[in-house]
Amino acid sequence: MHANGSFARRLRLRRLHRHRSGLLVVPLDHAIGAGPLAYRGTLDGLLARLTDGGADAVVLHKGAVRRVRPDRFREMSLILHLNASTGLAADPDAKYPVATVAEALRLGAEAVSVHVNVGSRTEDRQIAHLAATAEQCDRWGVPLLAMMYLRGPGITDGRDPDLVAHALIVAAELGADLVKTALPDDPAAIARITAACPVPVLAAGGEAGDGDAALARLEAALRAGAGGVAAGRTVFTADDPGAVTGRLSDLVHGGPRVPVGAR
Ligand SMILES: O=C(CO)COP(=O)(O)O
Ligand SMILES: N[C@@H](CC=O)C(=O)O
Repeated sequence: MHANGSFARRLRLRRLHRHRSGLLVVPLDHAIGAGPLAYRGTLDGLLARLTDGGADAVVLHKGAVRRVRPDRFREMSLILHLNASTGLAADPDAKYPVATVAEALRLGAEAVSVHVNVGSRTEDRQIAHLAATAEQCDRWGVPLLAMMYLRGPGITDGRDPDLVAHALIVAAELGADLVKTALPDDPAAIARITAACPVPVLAAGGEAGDGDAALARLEAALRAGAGGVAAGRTVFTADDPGAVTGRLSDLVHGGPRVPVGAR
């Protein structure tokens, strides 16, 4: 955790790490890119399952915040996502800003996140947006999660260990407190990547539908040095998102959960 950040930033990071261990984040920012998310029931109901399961935080876009009850955030933090693109765009890898740190604070968010496609045609603008966001985060004491992905015309393997390590250090150099990425499968490569990154690395969940295999992969990533998990589709496409969250919580937070009401 940041040793020399402002009091506000350290306070918010401490609240995020409420389990005093790794972080379990559930990103729910997919709809702008891919269309309506496929889960049962309402967004508010899904958040209830996630908080019962032990998630530390969810990532939402600003409009989605209107459809959930503040009660959902008694035991879970809100991370506001600040950029987007649609899969229908001429260049779906070109992320652009859709919200600001000030909006995140007005909405009660604990942290913000920015997605950067390293290797894309508009990498320069996306990295500049990450850097500008880091400046705003410093100003207001807000933790910054950088979602760093290798996507673009020259990228043939988005999980190439050297490329992943490079993308992560870009985020850390510019002031991210946490990074999320798609890690390779090889534990030795994950160990090198996480050792080379000065901030905690959250392992992304990846494609929907591989259930137990996804959990085994995420467990291996944690053993190899990941500081937590940021799993979206693995969780919200499951038949029982609360149960998957609970299993992930056991992996990330180490051991069976204490029921929320008993804490
Ligand atoms: O980047 C993502 C969400 O922000 C993708 O997350 P998942 O791969 O876990 O669905
Ligand atoms: N952060 C992701 C959203 C879901 O996949 C992206 O923008 O691609």
